[in-house]
Amino acid sequence: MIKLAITTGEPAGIGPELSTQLPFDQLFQQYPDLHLTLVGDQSWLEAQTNEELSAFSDRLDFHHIALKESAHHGQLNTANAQYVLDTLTHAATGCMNDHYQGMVTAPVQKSVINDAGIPFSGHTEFLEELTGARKVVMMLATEGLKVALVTTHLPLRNVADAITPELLTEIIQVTHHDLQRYFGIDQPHIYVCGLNPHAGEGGHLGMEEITIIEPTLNALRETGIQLTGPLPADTLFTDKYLKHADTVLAMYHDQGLPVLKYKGFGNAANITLGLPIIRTSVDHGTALDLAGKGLADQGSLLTAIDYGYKMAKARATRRQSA
Ligand SMILES: NC(=O)C1=CN([C@@H]2O[C@H](COP(=O)(O)OP(=O)(O)OC[C@H]3O[C@@H](n4cnc5c(N)ncnc54)[C@H](O)[C@@H]3O)[C@@H](O)[C@H]2O)C=CC1
Ligand SMILES: NCC(=O)COP(=O)(O)O
Repeated sequence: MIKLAITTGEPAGIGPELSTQLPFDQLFQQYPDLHLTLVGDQSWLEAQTNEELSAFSDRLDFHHIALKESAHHGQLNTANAQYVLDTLTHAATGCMNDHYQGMVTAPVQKSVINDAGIPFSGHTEFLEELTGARKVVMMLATEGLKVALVTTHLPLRNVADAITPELLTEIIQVTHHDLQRYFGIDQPHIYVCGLNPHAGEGGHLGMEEITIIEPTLNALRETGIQLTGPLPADTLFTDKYLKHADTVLAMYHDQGLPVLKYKGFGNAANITLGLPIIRTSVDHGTALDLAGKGLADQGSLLTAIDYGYKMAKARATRRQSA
């Protein structure tokens, strides 16, 4: 059995309805050995669907964690911030104990967790710390395009200073390793964006390409990793390059993700590479404007489940043949 935990996310957002209104019949036919556990407040979750979920009890269950205060669609409440983190901790520790083979996360509202006085940048950083991972990489994937990021949830003002040879080396090594490990790509070819316009224009529009990015890529090429770049980001995202790229490495969040979302919003998943566990997620946020209205699109959650399931299968196969 491949057991995936779905953390149902911010209770005031669209996560609870997306998780409980999944086409379970179809999912369990498509993945005959899939088991799902919905992690969150069971009463609030059951109230989001008209379907009798107990009909799927051999393949679907709940791990109940009680809300601290009642939830209301579209209304954030700092009292429930710790509840959200508790759902993540349950799923991640369950994965580390092999109770689950992976976790799929519905969106959380980062601001309300911080408003509650708990510093929180995102699942990516939270899970890096919780699992003791050395370095994780945020990668979003849709049909025909994968984009990994060197920096994640960082104010733009701090991005250039964060890009060091050490960070870039670790990010590329993790990306290379996990493209092999989970996606079966023997020799991944990674296309790397520059940081500055025109990749620095020979040093006239910024020096980071010359002082940091090029020497780091050269050193990594010596170790056998296939790298192209740094290329100007505005032309890297064209078919001429993309048809050869197993993934694009962008220097910061809004350099890479708008392109990915333009191509695949609603059919993309966010995958955390470098963790000792499997974690995939939706490509969207809490959409408080849609919560409780039955208008939220299921596509990305289904894509995240698909990636999570296939990654877990790949790992199981690898373990069996080891
Ligand atoms: N994986 C996660 O936990 C993520 C969490 N967030 C968080 O979500 C919160 C809100 O972020 P926003 O930037 O407003 O992004 P958002 O994705 O929540 O909303 C952006 C726009 O997309 C629409 N939208 C989002 N998901 C949709 C769906 N499934 N179907 C149809 N329309 C959908 C919304 O209605 C809105 O118009 C923030 O706190 C952000 O940090 C954002 C991205 C990922
Ligand atoms: N844009 C993706 C995003 O912000 C999700 O972050 P995380 O919560 O998966 O770390």
